[in-house]
Amino acid sequence: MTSPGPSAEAGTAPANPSNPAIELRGVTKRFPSRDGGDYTAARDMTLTVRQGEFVSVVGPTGCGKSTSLSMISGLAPASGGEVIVQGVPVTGIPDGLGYMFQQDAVLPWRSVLDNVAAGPRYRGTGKKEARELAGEWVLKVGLGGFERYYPHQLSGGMRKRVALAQTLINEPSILLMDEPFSALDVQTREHMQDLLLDLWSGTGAAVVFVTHDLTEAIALADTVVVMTAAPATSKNVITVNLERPRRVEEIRLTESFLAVYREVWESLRQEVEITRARGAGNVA
Ligand SMILES: Nc1ncnc2c1ncn2[C@@H]1O[C@H](COP(=O)(O)OP(=O)(O)OP(=O)(O)O)[C@@H](O)[C@H]1O
Repeated sequence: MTSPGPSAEAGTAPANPSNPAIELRGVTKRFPSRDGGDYTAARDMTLTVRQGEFVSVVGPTGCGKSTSLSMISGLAPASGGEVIVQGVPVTGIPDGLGYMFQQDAVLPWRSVLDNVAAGPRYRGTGKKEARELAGEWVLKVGLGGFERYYPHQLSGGMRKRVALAQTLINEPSILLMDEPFSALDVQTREHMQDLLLDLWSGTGAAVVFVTHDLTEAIALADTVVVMTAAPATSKNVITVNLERPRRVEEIRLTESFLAVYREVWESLRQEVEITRARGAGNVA
């Protein structure tokens, strides 16, 4: 995990339940291109995420998924349109934001316990109290007994557990996840998905989870947003009517799951084909 900076770890956002957690209204993002012009990464994008909703975002490679998260996080200001988090236009990193990337931000020179305690410590919690809290989170992510280990002594899956604890200890009300489990093997990934669902359940946090893995997208989410080929815009919003609690390994074999999978893939396929025809990649 990482967050865009320690200030993104504050977990005290005053969530007004009548506001959507996240809204993108007609958002555009342009970057300077190498030829001195502009490259449009997102165009007229609309997205609404309710408090407590888990939204997965899928789209062809390079379409602008990460850029969308960057705009929500305030790291990359939108070039046009409105980005609103908990009723407030985004002008910097919103309070209560947690951010988890594919590459974690576990610090190699800190023990598991101290890595997890970092967020509370940064926010001024005393060392003893932060470590006690971190100890609880280490247990919650299944790393009891590894508190004094250093990251190089852990497997990739264990490091990911540390990263998850590092993020969730801050009790984010908005959780942005950018392909957080994609480097893991399939079995470890499914464990992490189940763990994430267990820990997220009941927190009320709004999650935006970017992934290329449609099974992961559907298994986790209440809603899957399919994005177009670049520049990204929301093409389809598909509701996942699958009961919770879920076990990823089991749910992905059910007929209802497969029906959603077909719907998502049908929507995505055309965008992937456009992207491939442009020679931008082979990833769905
Ligand atoms: N800071 C930046 N400056 C210039 N161009 C950028 C910047 N960030 C992103 N882009 C461009 O915007 C486009 C969208 O990138 P983005 O990373 O959002 O896509 P993505 O859908 O997340 O990609 P992937 O599926 O491969 O992870 C890409 O062409 C990328 O090169």
